Amino acid sequence: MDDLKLHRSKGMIISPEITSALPYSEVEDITKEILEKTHFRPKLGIICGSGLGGLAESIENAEVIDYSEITGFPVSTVPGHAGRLVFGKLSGKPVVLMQGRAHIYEGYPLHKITLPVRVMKLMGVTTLIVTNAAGGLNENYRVGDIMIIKDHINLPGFSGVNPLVGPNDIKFGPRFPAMSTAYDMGLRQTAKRIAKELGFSDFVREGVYVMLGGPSFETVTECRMLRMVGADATGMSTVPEVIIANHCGIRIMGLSLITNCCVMEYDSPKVANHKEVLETGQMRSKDLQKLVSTMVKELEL
Ligand SMILES: O=P(O)(O)O[C@H]1O[C@H](CO)[C@@H](O)[C@H]1O
Ligand code: HPA
Repeated sequence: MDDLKLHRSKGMIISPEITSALPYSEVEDITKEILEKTHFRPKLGIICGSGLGGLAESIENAEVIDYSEITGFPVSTVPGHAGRLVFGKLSGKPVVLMQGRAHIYEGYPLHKITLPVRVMKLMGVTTLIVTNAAGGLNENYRVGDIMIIKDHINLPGFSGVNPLVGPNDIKFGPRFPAMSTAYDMGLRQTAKRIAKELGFSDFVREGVYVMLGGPSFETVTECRMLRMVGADATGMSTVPEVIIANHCGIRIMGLSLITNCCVMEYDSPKVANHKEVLETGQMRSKDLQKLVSTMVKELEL
């Protein structure tokens, strides 16, 4: 008996939020709908964070579909997130790239935010490169640093906010997926070696990403607390996508661009703002493109 039937047979009340997570067959239909619009059959997926959509510039023979044209896809409402699915070739390999994502603070439920990842899985994607803009908590980080994510803290998850809440469909993955190896070690090693070869070592780091719900930026005390528990950078995305990707067996690499340094001192006149986030994205855009495209050239998919 599948999880949903089991829930019902026990007379459990399932909230509309939980039941509205799309069943496998509907994710299959959406995947089919998209694949009818492109001849590309990508094994690599890329998600672009705030201001990082420039990664799409490296894609050859691009075929573009607006999220608004795809059944069930969340439409991006935040500046710096174009809201387009881009198919094409990167370093000779077929890819699907999300130019922008959706976030909890836009009002979307987690299953909708992460639907594109399940669609990627059914398209045949085996590796996902997920990027974001993040505030630096680590005192050694500078604006413009690129952080290879080695682990995350799912802070919303501490209160039960997890994209896997609800009946589990084993066709996607197990009820209790491990997360301790979510960020593939081999991919991280390759990224570090390539960063060295490209002369990027001065600004490429490795660290821990913590997700908060947003949209308000963190207070000074929140930043201090997050640093104390081992986080190097903070943002409002990525973790739900990584949980869903890892659940269905996709290999993951995460990159955070440190777009601002978090305010760690009380009464500092500095404040975080989205304009600075987008400007830093512009500044480091070419280096990020170079790092990702060089990596993709080497990837066995
Ligand atoms: O995580 P991405 O989508 O890169 O965006 C980051 O930038 C926005 C804040 O400036 C927030 O949405 C934060 O999560
Ligand atoms: N905090 C949270 N999210 C962010 C930040 C930040 O400082 N910078 C970019 N995204």
